[in-house]
Amino acid sequence: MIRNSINLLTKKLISSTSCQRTRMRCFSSGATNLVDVNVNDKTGIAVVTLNRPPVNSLNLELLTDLSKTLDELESNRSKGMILTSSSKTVFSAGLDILEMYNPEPERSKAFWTALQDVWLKLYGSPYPTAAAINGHSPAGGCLLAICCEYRVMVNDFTIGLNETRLGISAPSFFISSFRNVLSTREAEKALTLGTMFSSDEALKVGLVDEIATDKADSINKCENFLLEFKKVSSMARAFTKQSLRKKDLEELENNREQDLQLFLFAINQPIVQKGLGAYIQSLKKK
Ligand SMILES: CCCCC/C=C\CCC/C=C/CC(=O)SCCNC(=O)CCNC(=O)[C@H](O)C(C)(C)COP(=O)(O)OP(=O)(O)OC[C@H]1O[C@@H](n2cnc3c(N)ncnc32)[C@H](O)[C@@H]1OP(=O)(O)O
Repeated sequence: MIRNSINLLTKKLISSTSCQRTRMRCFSSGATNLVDVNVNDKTGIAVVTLNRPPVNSLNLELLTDLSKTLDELESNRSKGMILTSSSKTVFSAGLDILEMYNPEPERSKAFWTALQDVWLKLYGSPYPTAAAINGHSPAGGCLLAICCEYRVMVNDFTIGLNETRLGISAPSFFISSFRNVLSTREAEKALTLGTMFSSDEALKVGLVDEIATDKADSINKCENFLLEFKKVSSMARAFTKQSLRKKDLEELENNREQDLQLFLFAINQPIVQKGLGAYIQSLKKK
């Protein structure tokens, strides 16, 4: 009995050794483990890592894991979250195009609903958020970054909402979160052109707040931003953020079904299916 308890304790110690070295608590978000979470015990800040190789494209399972993680952070009264990626070159390739190609009705509904959930939870989170953008971040990848309050981007990558380049318009909640970061003028120009910004261009236009030399530097800079809130009442902070974002959040909250139906209608158009098929082929031929 005692030996069993010691064995159990030893196993627990071994499995948590790597976390203890950096005073981190580790947990994963759920059954599919596509999101890793490391909470720094000293600061209370969680580093949330998207981990769906090769490019962190956002499919139903990844979105569901991320959504559960955001719930856990909120119920644990997180001190802050840094969103990053396990890939060396891609933060997130955006929505998984295979979720929209030859769609299966029930799955596409669940997929879009999960995306709406993630957006509402991340954009409206009571805890402070920052994105350590350690790779390319097109479309839905850029969406995750602009939901956060602060963005630090590693040099030599690209970011933007490039939907018009794919022959579609960015959905309305993509546009509202983009406009929360950029001036209406800059947002209109970038959205209509489908601009993908280099890190330097993104800094110049205000799409990112700082440039980093590598992933560790980007996480460090995000952490410094989040630590500034130690001096601020978390309730006053959360209320202020949510008041500023209230209109955008209510816009989707009050029109979720309509937004879903628009998505289902769009992806079921033969011309869109043809475009998606060609796009998938062009990615494969690269
Ligand atoms: C087009 C009409 C859409 C109609 C839908 C209508 C309305 C709905 C609303 C739509 C909203 C959409 C928002 C989105 O997020 S759409 C997704 C937009 N994303 C992109 O355009 C990015 C495409 N990917 C890339 O540009 C590159 O992959 C990269 C991110 C720069 C990384 O480059 P690299 O490291 O060289 O990797 P590869 O290109 O070789 O890719 C490896 C592997 O991954 C597959 N892949 C890449 N991106 C996606 C993706 N978004 N979804 C699914 N799969 C993706 C790629 O095909 C490779 O696969 P194989 O290894 O099998 O060849």
